[in-house]
Amino acid sequence: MIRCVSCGEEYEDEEVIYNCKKCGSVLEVEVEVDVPKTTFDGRRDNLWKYKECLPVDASKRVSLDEGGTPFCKCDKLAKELGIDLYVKVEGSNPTGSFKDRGMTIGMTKAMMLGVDTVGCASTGNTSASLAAYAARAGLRCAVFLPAGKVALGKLAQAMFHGAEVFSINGNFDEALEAMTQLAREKHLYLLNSINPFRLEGQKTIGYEIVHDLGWEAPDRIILPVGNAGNISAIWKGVSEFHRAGFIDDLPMMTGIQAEGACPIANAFRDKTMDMAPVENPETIATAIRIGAPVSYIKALRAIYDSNGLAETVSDEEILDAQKLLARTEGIGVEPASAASIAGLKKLVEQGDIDKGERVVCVVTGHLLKDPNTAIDACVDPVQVDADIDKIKEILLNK
Ligand SMILES: N[C@@H](CCOP(=O)(O)O)C(=O)O
Repeated sequence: MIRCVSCGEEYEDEEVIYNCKKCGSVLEVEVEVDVPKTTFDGRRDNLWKYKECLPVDASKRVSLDEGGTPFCKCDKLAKELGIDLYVKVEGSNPTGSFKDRGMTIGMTKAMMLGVDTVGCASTGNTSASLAAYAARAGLRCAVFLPAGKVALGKLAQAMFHGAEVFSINGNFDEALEAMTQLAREKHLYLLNSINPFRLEGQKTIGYEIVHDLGWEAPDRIILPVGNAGNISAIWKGVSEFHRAGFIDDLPMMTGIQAEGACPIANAFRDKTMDMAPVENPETIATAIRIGAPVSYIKALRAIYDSNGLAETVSDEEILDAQKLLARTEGIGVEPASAASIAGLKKLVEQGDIDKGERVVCVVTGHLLKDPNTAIDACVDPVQVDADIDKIKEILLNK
């Protein structure tokens, strides 16, 4: 059953629908977990190990073995910050971002519905993932990207997997509006996170975090917020396992946005559910360069209901955090992902995070998604002849 999160109107799972027909709000798929947690024992470590909790037919899955991503204890950073820190590395998914979790469920649903074309608007990662899963499923795929604002690695992926790529003269929000119109007219099946089945895949990040912690919730989960589907999805996942009795507590959901694209942090600051879109979003973290997140209602609810927080970080703080994580803990992430680390640092410094808290930062995409930003942040390699004396002279005299 699909349910409107605002008015509660219900729809059949088979209905292709993106917004409530009664009130226009966003939708979610109703799932009650009714298996014991031992059901998941001994299974292959991908997200399909939770297949009883996923609202699609697992025997028809379109999968690239997504999920089961690294959960790294980060003691050096933790010591510096005076907390207990884990990083959930979503860049280790097949196309290098958490979107693959959503796409395996979304694409499986597309096959169950018998559609022939799928589409999305994207700041990059969604399109890379959709293109790969569409190729695997053998479906036609169209993607709309904001012209000149997509990191090189992501653009290469979308094109190389054979998507029909449109460079839209406009920002992501405008591209999504156009793509959604096509989907409403039934020209294609929309696989952005407004599709509630996409988020059913992403909720497994929440499942894995509490499972990895030995069926305990962390005090806090911190993640970047762009179109706002992921924070809602992770909250849905941990809430489902809480209702099932697998965990006793719930984490405080904490969303981080870039200063130039922060409609949710603004709404949180004003303690309101009424989000005012940001007209011209801008940030180096292109993955979260979004002014009108479609899942803002779900995201703000997750934050308020969990007693969580929303905060902003500057581009400079993002780039510093990206380097810090790479050089202190060896974890390479794209700029948007580093927003969670930058936000953690800022919240600790402000005293909003208590000493000793157990925090999980979700880092959403791999470093190589945005190679240009990574290279620009480094000094040029040392140019030298293949002459051992010359090499020694430089290397040993430092
Ligand atoms: N950062 C996203 C923006 C679209 O988000 P979605 O979760 O609604 O698909 C991207 O990678 O395109």
